[in-house]
Amino acid sequence: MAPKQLYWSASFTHRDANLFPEPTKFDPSRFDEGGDHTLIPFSYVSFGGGPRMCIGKEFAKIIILTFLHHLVNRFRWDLVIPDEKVEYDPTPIPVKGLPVRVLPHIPSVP
Ligand code: HEM
Repeated sequence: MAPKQLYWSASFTHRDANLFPEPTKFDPSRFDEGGDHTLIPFSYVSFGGGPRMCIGKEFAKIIILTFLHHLVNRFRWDLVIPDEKVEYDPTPIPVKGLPVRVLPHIPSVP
């Protein structure tokens, strides 16, 4: 008899409406600490969990936060293909590589 295999995917857990109501809605408040939303342990697992959890988690979050801060404040950016298809293998991969058009903000006149 062939051995049974169990396959688990973080991205499917993250889109489980039992864990995250309206999972595709952009709602950063769902991660607020002390609010109405209490995250169930091991439900948000982008960096894994337990003793082998990603050692670069906090470093990666600071780098991403800094990058997004500059991208949002200094540039205007548009998706080149707004309705680009995303495939899951098992992580989400935009089929065309998610090209964006980045333009500097026009400086405001004092
Ligand atoms: C967005 C960025 C990142 C994501 C999503 C990510 C995600 C992950 C995940 C899912 C694991 C496996 C955890 C587990 O098995 O439970 C892992 C392990 C690991 N990550 Fe990251 N990671 C990121 C950035 C980084 C950075 C910047 C570093 C180093 C500077 C790093 C170093 C490591 C190492 C060394 C492990 C192996 C830990 C071990 O096996 O004990 N990662 N990461």
